[in-house]
Amino acid sequence: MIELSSLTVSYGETVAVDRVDLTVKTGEIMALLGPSGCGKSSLLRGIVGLEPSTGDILVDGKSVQNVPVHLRRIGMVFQEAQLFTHRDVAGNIAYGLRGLPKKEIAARVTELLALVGLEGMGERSVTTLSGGQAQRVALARSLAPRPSVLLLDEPLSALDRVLRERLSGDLREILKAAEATAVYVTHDHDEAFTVADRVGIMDFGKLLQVGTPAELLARPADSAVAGFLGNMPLLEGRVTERSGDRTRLTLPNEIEIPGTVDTDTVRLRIKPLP
Ligand SMILES: Nc1ncnc2c1ncn2[C@@H]1O[C@H](COP(=O)(O)OP(=O)(O)OP(=O)(O)O)[C@@H](O)[C@H]1O
Repeated sequence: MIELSSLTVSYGETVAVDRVDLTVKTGEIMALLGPSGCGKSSLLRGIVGLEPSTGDILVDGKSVQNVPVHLRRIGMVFQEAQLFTHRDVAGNIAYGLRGLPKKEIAARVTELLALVGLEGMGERSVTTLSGGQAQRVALARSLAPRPSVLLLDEPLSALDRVLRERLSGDLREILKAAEATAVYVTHDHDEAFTVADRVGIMDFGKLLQVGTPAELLARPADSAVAGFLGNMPLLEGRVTERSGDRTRLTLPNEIEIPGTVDTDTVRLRIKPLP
């Protein structure tokens, strides 16, 4: 669990993160969503200790404000995988496990390769990996030492749209399987809603509202949140039948959608929110 109380990060006169209070429960994935420059990266950098901050940061109930970066038990995944090119895939994943018995390291690396879907690729040179594979390795490397909290700073934003959509679903499964407590920063609604259990909306350094995707869409706290989420209509379906991997729903007959439509028929893509 991670608890932030009145966390503030400033660069001289610029207040990048303004008295943020936030609790992320053990095993929960929290996405922070907001426009460029709203302070998302600064918040993560403050939590991990790469930027000085005021206020408090509790990890599993203990303050880490005066704990050095490498002892906070907080992992971080960045936009670019930033792998060590002189080490192979396994060597990268094992990086945070130095000092453990060799057998234990090998077992953990095998376990993580399977978790991120790269079985058997331990001996590959990281320079031969695709962007998506490299991010899987970066994720495995961060998860290896079993951090109490994992911070992810736009980990998919360097990838193309199709890959990003596919990987965001995989990422949720991987984080859930690892039972990770995670804070996931993005400016992409779809990604936030696919990956996270709850989403926090940030603007101008402030955390405006936190809720499940359905809560935020149904009851935005103010016009800033509503504006940022966009005018997305919410369809509430009632489950009437479950069979195998299909679910049958009854939907309301009439909904209103934003924009104008020139045709008599419209196709909508429907994806359930968590
Ligand atoms: N090293 C720095 N020195 C001075 N100001 C900074 C520094 N880093 C960020 N800022 C300022 O702090 C504010 C928040 O920036 P931050 O990078 O945290 O936002 P962000 O939401 O992560 O944006 P993006 O999605 O574009 O990375 C901005 O006004 C930015 O100009």
